[in-house]
Amino acid sequence: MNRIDQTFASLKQQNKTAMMPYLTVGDPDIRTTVDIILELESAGADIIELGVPYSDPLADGPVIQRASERALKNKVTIRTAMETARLARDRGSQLPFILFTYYNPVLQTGLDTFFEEVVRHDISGLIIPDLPLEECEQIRSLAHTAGIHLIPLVAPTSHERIASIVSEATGLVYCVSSLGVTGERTDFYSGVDNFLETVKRYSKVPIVIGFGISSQEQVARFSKICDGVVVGSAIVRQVESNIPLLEKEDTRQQGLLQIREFVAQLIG
Ligand SMILES: O=P(O)(O)OC[C@@H](O)[C@@H](O)c1c[nH]c2ccccc12
Repeated sequence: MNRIDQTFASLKQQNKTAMMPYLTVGDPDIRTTVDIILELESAGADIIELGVPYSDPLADGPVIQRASERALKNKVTIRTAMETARLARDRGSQLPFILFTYYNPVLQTGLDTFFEEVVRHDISGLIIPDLPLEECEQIRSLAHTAGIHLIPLVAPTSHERIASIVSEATGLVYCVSSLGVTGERTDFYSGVDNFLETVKRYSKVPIVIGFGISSQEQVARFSKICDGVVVGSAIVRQVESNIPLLEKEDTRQQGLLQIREFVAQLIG
């Protein structure tokens, strides 16, 4: 059982939904990302998605694009992202980490080296939104051998492919709430509830939802159907707006507290 499985098993016993923040690693710097991880853990977050900054984040809206640009200025690579997970672990974090990366940085690293690094840095899950279908089998098998979950994304437009995507899933299934790119939303794809019920029907593993979620009401709404809720842009925006506080030692704690309180109120 990997950390993700253990977390969902424990949350199920408590009848709780996982709060899953997404952070762009190295935004505004590695030290702050580690501090934020520990703050969010103590605020009640259950799993952290660590985003590897990328120069061409096709599936990302402006908030995460800006975060990627800031992190790339710090020369954050896929390896630094994994090292960040290790730094948080060394500081006592018990949370499962999901590495979120586009496919190119994985290929650049080399598949065997990449999966060795994933294991060495105690990463529990992997999301690659632009993983080509024909490479899926190979990556899934390498992930399985490494004892980590390759987490599939399923979208409302997946229709008849939902069954095949979901049936292969281990760990969890990531349901994309709406079409388009990441970013806070006031409303979602009209058929989102039916879509989630369909995924739930086919899935043997927990299902989580992401894209657009930015308020406690939205978290509460989707917690009724899903086993976890991912919040990215809204939290990344909190990081962005607190950078002036975070970059000065005497106001750093205040900045971290603002981000923590935002996530704590999402959990409710
Ligand atoms: O930012 P949002 O709208 O809260 O959505 C989560 C999202 O950030 C995170 O899961 C993610 C970041 N980039 C992605 C690209 C594809 C799918 C998912 C993602």
